[in-house]
Amino acid sequence: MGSSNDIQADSNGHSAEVGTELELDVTNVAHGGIFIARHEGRVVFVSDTLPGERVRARLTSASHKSFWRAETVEVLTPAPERQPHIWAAAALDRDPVDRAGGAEFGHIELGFQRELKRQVLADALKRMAGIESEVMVEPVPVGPNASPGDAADGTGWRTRVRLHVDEDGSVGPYAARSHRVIPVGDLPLADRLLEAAAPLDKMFPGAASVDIVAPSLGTVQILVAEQDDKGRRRHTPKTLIREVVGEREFRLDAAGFWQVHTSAAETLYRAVQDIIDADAFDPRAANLDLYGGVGLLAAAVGDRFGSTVRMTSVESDPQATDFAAENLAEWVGASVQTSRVDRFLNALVRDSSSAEKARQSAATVILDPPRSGAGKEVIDLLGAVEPAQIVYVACDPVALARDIALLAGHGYILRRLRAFDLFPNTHHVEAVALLSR
Ligand SMILES: C[S@@+](CC[C@H](N)C(=O)[O-])C[C@H]1O[C@@H](n2cnc3c(N)ncnc32)[C@H](O)[C@@H]1O
Repeated sequence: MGSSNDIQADSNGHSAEVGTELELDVTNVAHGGIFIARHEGRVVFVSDTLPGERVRARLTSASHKSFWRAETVEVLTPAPERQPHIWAAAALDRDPVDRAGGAEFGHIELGFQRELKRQVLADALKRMAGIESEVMVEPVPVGPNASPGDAADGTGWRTRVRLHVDEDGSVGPYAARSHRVIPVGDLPLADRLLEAAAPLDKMFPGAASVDIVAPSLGTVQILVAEQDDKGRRRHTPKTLIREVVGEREFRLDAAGFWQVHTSAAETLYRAVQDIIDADAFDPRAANLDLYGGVGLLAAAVGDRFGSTVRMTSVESDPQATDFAAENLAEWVGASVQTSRVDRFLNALVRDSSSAEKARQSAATVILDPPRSGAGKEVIDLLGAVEPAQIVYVACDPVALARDIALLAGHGYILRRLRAFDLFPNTHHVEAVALLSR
């Protein structure tokens, strides 16, 4: 018997208990790697399936009035795009509580995964911003360490993997939708050098996590994070690594942010260079690289428009801004600021002279926020800065669509949009958008 929270009765007297099995027809994809079915009119979000399937699914949550959640137990009628899961540890023949997380589209043919990601992005833009988009999700190449077949099945691309640590010290990914550590024998999404170096059979008693990082130059790094006395992850000691993009080398801490797919940094560097409207670009304007990390996208702008271009890269992690200062050192017009973006923009809006305001309104702003997006406060501040163009690099389609709708309130129109499959076999998708007035 579930707890009282687990049982829900609606106004029609329909009720359900967690653990109940239902037969469901799956009709659509939703954001977040789950799919939509209906049971007696109520939406049920189902995992491990795809549109066009009939499945037997077990309810995992029935406490919400308007929707329930379920996980697939058995596929009764498979969709034509279903394939054997690329990772045995995440496959349907495992009990749902023992299925490894992080590859929630691995049972779907790669081309159709991209179609589903396109639908999620197009649907979010339509629903949240009223925009009809014909965006495609473009494939990207895998890196030099890939095995034959990796490009075809979307494996061998992940250059950063975090393994979690169980109470007894054994390591593994979390199970899907839980914090249960699952021991695994392989990591098919990982870069092949990373996978070979991963200490999957070693014990790390007392550790909080084990990060494995495969930089494009040098050897694979294994970073063991200890726990503090409250069980929180401690920072790992600084470990310098180097990443190469085109002709450029970036220095950074192995534990710091870097784009994850073997081709992601190069793809975004080129996409940002390509999408900027050169006619609207003013090298003397107060150009900004917001959420700048170690300077990847600022460098993309400098390398396209020349080293005298004025640009400030803003990032909250002081270690990342130290590296950004080094990485952009030969670029005379570049500067870096350690600050939260909202605080930086607040000061800009409050303190700028009228001459500086004119330089801001001629600016190109690169915006590459974390998964939650820029949000209303930052978008409203940007609206007050009134830059000439905004290049928005987004790893969450719904946050992007919300922020595009907010920017529309400040007169910005979506001019171009590209999307890239930088996370094959997961539901994630990266997009690069150009907005101007
Ligand atoms: C998606 S990453 C992009 C980094 C960089 N543009 C790149 O491509 O390598 C987002 C970055 O924003 C930083 N960040 C997160 N929240 C922030 C905030 N409120 N203000 C400034 N930076 C922030 C993170 O530390 C991270 O480096």
